[in-house]
Amino acid sequence: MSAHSGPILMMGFRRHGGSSVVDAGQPILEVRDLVVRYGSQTAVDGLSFSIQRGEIFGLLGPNGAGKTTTLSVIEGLRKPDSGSVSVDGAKFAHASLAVRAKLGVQLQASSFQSELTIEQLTRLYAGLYGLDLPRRALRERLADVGLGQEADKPFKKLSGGQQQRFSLMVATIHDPPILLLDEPTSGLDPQSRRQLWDRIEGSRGKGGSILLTTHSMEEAQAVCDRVAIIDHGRLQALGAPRELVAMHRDDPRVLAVARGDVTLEDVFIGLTGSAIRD
Ligand SMILES: Nc1ncnc2c1ncn2[C@@H]1O[C@H](COP(=O)(O)OP(=O)(O)OP(=O)(O)O)[C@@H](O)[C@H]1O
Repeated sequence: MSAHSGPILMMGFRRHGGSSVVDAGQPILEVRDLVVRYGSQTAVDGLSFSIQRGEIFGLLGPNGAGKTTTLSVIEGLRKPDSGSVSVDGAKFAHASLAVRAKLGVQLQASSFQSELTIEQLTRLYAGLYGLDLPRRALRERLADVGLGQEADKPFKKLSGGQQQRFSLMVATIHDPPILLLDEPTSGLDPQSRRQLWDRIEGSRGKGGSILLTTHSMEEAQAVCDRVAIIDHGRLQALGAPRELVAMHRDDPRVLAVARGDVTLEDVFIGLTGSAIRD
C-alpha cells in the first residue's frame, strides 16, 4: 500500500482492540445512490457509502443482499442502472487507466493461467501495472506471503489457501491505495486467516484503505473500522461495530435473537431477519 499525502486527522474511529487514524479529507471511494437491476429484479437499490483513506470498511449482508454486485460495479465490471462510483474524486465511469490502477482487486483462482509458475505469474501481473521487478524482488513478494519456497510451482499445484494468498499478493503488487476483497478469508485455516488480518491491519498503518465483504461477524469486529449492513440492496445500518451494538442493543428485533450480551451478529440478524435466503 502506498503512503498518501495530505493531512491526517484523528477522526476518533475506535476499533476493537485499539484506535486507528483515518484521513478526514476527500474519500478514497464514494458510492452514491447506486442502483443495479438484473431484469425486473433490483439487486442494489439506492446504496450510498464512502470510505476514507486508511479505513478498513466491511460490507455485510445476508446471501443475495447485493454485496458482490456492488463490488462488481466498483471494479468497473458492471455498469449501474443509475448512481455513481468515484475513486479519489474521479467518477469511475470516465476513469483513466491511472484511476483504475488505484484499485487492487483480488482475482478468483480461475482467472490465473494455471500452468504458469507463480513466479512467472507474478512477473506477468507486475508487468501489466508497468512494474519491472528484478527476480529478487519478485521472490521477496512471494516470500512475503509465505510462498518463497513455491516460486517454481505452477499455480494449479498450490493448495486453496496458497492460491488465495498468492491472489492477494498480486492484487497489491502495485501498492493500490484501495483494495477490494470479496470474502477474503473464506476457506482459510485459522492460521492463514489471522495472518491475513495482520496484513489487512498493516495496510492501514501505511494509509491504505480496504473494502471487504465477509459473512464473519468476528472478522468484521476484529478488523473493520466501520461496517455497512445491507439487505435487499439497501443500507440498513452504518457505523463502527461497537457503535452499531450500542445503537441497537435495545431494539426488540435484536433482543429477540441475542443469547446473552448483544453482539454485532445479533444486530446483523435482528436488522436483516432470521430467515435463510436463497
Ligand atoms: N448475473 C446475475 N443475473 C441475475 N441475477 C443476479 C446475478 N448476479 C446476482 N444476481 C441476483 O442479485 C441479487 C444480489 O446478488 P449478489 O451476488 O450481489 O449478493 P451477495 O450479497 O454478494 O450474496 P452472497 O453473500 O450470497 O455472495 C441476488 O438476488 C442474486 O440472485
